[in-house]
Formats: sequence, C-alpha cells, structure tokens
Amino acid sequence: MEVPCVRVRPQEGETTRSALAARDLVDDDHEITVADGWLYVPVDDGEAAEREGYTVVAHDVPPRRGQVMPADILGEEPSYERLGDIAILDIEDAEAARAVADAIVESDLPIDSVVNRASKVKGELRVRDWDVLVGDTRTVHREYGFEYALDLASVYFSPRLATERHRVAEQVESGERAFDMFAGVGPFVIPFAARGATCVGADLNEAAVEFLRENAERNGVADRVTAVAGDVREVATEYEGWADRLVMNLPHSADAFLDTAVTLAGDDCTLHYYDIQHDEDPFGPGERAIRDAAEPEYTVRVETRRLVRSYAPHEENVCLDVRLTR
Ligand SMILES: C[S@@+](CC[C@H](N)C(=O)[O-])C[C@H]1O[C@@H](n2cnc3c(N)ncnc32)[C@H](O)[C@@H]1O
Repeated sequence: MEVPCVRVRPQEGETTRSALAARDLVDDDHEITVADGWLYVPVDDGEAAEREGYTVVAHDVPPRRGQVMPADILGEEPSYERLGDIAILDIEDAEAARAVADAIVESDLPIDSVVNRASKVKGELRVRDWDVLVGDTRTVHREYGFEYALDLASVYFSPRLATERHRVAEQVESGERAFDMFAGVGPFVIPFAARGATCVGADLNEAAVEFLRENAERNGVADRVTAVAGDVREVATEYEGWADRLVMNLPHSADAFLDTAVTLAGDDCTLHYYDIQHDEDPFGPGERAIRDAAEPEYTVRVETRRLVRSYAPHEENVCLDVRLTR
C-alpha cells in the first residue's frame, strides 16, 4: 500500500527515524523499508515532514504486524528475567510455570528457551537446579557490549549484577594487573581486559573456566586474560604480591579467602569485596574482616560502601571498595 514516506540513504536511517519519532511523525502501522538503495520511513503527516526539510514520496510499504507480548496471551504481565535467549522464571506452581512458558514462546519475543528455578544456588560452585520447560540452558548473553557464552546448568551467572560490574569496570585503567578470585565465565575480567588490564581469573568450576577462555576469545581479549581452574588458595601461590586490583564476588564466604587476597595484593591494591549481611549493619562485618586480615601490613582505606541490591528481607548484597597500601 502506498503511504507518505521520508526517503533517505540507509546510513542516515536511524538518525532520521529518531528525529521523526521525536516530532511524533513516524507511522507505526507500516514497516520501514529499503528499496533501490533508499530507506523509506513511513510518516503520518507527509506535509509536516516536508516542512521539517525531509524529502517525502509516496511509496509502497507493508503494514506492520503488532508485536504479540506474553501479557497479550496471558491477560497479565508475567514476571521473568532475560538471559540471552533464555527466559528465567521463579514460579513454584508447575502448571502456572508451564502456562507462562507457553505464552513466552508463542509471543514475538526473541526467546528460544524457558527455565524455572528448581533450587537455590548451592554448593561451592553456586550453580542451581533448573526445570527446563522449553529449549535448553545454553545461551550467549550480551552485557554492556560484551558477549558471554554460558550454560546455566553448569555455571553461575546473574544478569542482575550488570550495573555493578560496569561500575567496577569503569575504574580500571590500562596497564593495571587485575585478579578475579571467583571469576565465573568472566563478566568482570573481560571488560577489565578490554580497558587494557592484564587479567587473571580463577575459578574452582572447570566448566566456568572453559567458558571464560571461550569468552575471552569471543570478545577479542584472550591475549590479556589468563584463566586458571582450581581453588584460588592454591592458584594464588603463583601470583604473590601481583595484583593492583582484586575482585571477590563470593558473598557469604568471601571472608574465608581474605588471607589469600592479602597474599595476592601488591603494594597498592584496590579490593572489591562482595558480601551479604543483615541490613542493620551491612558493611561492618566485611570491613572488620578485611582489617583483621590486612592490618598492620597494609593501611586499609574503605573508599566506597555500596548497596548493590536487596538479597532477601533484611539482607543486603553490598560491595566494599577498599584500598590496601603498604
Ligand atoms: C557468585 S559466583 C561469581 C562468578 C562471577 N564473578 C560472576 O560475577 O558471575 C562465585 C564463583 O566462585 C567460584 N568458587 C567458589 N569457591 C572457589 C574457590 N575456592 N576458588 C575459586 N573459585 C571458587 C564458583 O565456582 C563460582 O563460579
């Protein structure tokens, strides 16, 4: 069907579409179309677009199919998290979970798999059990421009920490040496390496370390990332006094690894220490444990006390950014 369209070269397409959208001129009922080296952006008011200085022509463009969302099928908005092309549910009732899974895959969302939480994260590897309702547990997740291949059945990964990881990555400077003591599939190490840091990521979980290597390749930073499988207490003996920056994302038990952190720390080292504590004093226990492990060899200065997210009623997931100098 012929409708008025703004005609531009494809490379100007997104700028033009945004500018027209800002003036509320885009016709959302028809598809943007490319033909003969031109891009045609359908507009509601051709004359108004011409007054804005655009070239407007009548062009044959197909009608746009409305996006069907899970809520359109279920009659209410279901709660789920996205991890790559997986939808993660946390629904106890198996029938309700099945209905949500069916609606998600029937919708127009680009989701191929749906999994439901079947346990808490558990054990040293922090992996949980899943009921796989559709598809499988492998995916490639995108976070702040990086790609992470992973398999939820064999490794830990939480998309909820994306903003926090980005906050830390932004502090990293080219040339520094960063050690992630509990690296998982690499969501700290890879952005650090992309900023020019030389990185070591250790993890007890061999599957996670395999993904970390794959992800370093995938993101073009393999030359600056060393991935080591094993208990960080043993790995650390090879890296005494090495680190300018340490990441300890093993809340609940990181305090048991603070002696190892001190072994790894260089003369001036920033430590990002994650903890889960009662909201009455979320930072105190971590700070005291760090001082016990590092003083008097190091001067300890807490630079940031940050609430990352609420973990459970009255329990906070927090981060202490701490400078250790000697
Ligand atoms: C909470 S996950 C964090 C993973 C990653 N940093 C992230 O943010 O996605 C903790 C990780 O520590 C690893 N881990 C547990 N105990 C360890 C140890 N003694 N030495 C090395 N890694 C360990 C687990 O296998 C798990 O991958």
